[in-house]
Amino acid sequence: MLQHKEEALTYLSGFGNELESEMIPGALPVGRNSPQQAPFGLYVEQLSGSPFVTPRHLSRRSWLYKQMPTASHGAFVMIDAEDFLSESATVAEGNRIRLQRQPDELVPAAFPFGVVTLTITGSCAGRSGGAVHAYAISEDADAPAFSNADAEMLWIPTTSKLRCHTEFGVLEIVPGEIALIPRGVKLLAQPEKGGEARGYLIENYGQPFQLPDLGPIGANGLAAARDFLHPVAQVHDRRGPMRWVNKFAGSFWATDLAFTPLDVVAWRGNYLPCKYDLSRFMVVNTVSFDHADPSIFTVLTSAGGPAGAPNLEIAIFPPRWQVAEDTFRPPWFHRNTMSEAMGLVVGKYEVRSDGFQPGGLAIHNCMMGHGPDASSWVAASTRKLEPEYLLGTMAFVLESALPFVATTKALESTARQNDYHSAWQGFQRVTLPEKA
Ligand SMILES: O=C(O)Cc1cc(O)ccc1O
Ligand SMILES: [Fe+2]
Repeated sequence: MLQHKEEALTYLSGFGNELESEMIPGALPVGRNSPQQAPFGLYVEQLSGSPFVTPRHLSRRSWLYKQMPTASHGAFVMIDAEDFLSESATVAEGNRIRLQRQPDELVPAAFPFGVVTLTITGSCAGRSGGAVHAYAISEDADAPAFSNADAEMLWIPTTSKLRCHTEFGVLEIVPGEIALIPRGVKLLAQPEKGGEARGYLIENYGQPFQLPDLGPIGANGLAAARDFLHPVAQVHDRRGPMRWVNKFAGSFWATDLAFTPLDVVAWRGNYLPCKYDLSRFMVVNTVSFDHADPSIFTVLTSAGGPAGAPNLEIAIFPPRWQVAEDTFRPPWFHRNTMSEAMGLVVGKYEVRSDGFQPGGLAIHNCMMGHGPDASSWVAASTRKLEPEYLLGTMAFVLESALPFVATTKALESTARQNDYHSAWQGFQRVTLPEKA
């Protein structure tokens, strides 16, 4: 089972809610956003996450009350973030690809270093699709603040706690939890003291992730809005200068500030970072027969793919009861018009006997055949079907309307399984009955 250790941090709940928080009582103006003089002389700044005229239910913006305006900075200088990429130099592989674990070549460093991009789908410049990165963040007292103008960031830790001091306050996540940082929100991402934080970082270049519609499931189920937790206002306590790195149009730009940019004393709005404990996901599944489509496991969806398809969608495969009768219970063999990138947080994935460890990545692009490997198929086709609990596992699939293109670093990694196709060897061709 996933360990969930909650520290004494305060959070505000409710996905998409209009929330407010003040570190000092009285810091939020009452009844207006931008009074002639804000409390304590704070600088007032709007952070817009959607175009101004967006329909109300999709409109996202927050008001920040800051010690310094974001605009007050010197020139940015372009820096090299090495393997943190927004474009792949390779063409889309015609083969299924698997990294068995995080790339061995990944060197822990202060974020946004310590990142190796594994695959990119769509286009950063075109605001579609996203990227999957592996991160390994080491402790560094001089770690910079970071913001991402290119993407919303979804953090999925696999090893150790990650502390995100965002402009809106502090979020801490452990394996089994995820954090969502909206486009443009500054943060300092750090491991625990003396630790090293590892996991997946997903960039969403397109429209913000939303909770999926529930259709016939009704008004409740899957990921509940109440379980998404937002931080409370907290100015970062780093004294003295701090570097701020902004990712913009695929490049990294650094500027040195005299003070921390994580200086929001109060905020209100609905454009906010949040975290979610995946064990809170209410699993809905068959209680009769057949393996249901994985859309029942959708946690978050981003609209705006071609021809009505989602742009990106993330589904999880959590611990759950399996009760289907006369059914091949694991995922069937399939080919999908959506492209799939799979990761593993903890344990094993039910249809890959081995070779897929936490931190690894499997890419099954549009229409590429996949499903159970040979030994999983034999086991699941012959086992006695009793109600059973699938324990100690948490995998995810990121689906994209566009193919996932692996990076050179991923393709050349020693963590890559070059004969991944062999997972589906060993099947016997079906012999048909002789014609009468
Ligand atoms: O490929 C995978 O393992 C992910 C997946 C799981 C499932 O239950 C049904 C379809 C699917 O793509
Ligand atoms: Fe699949």
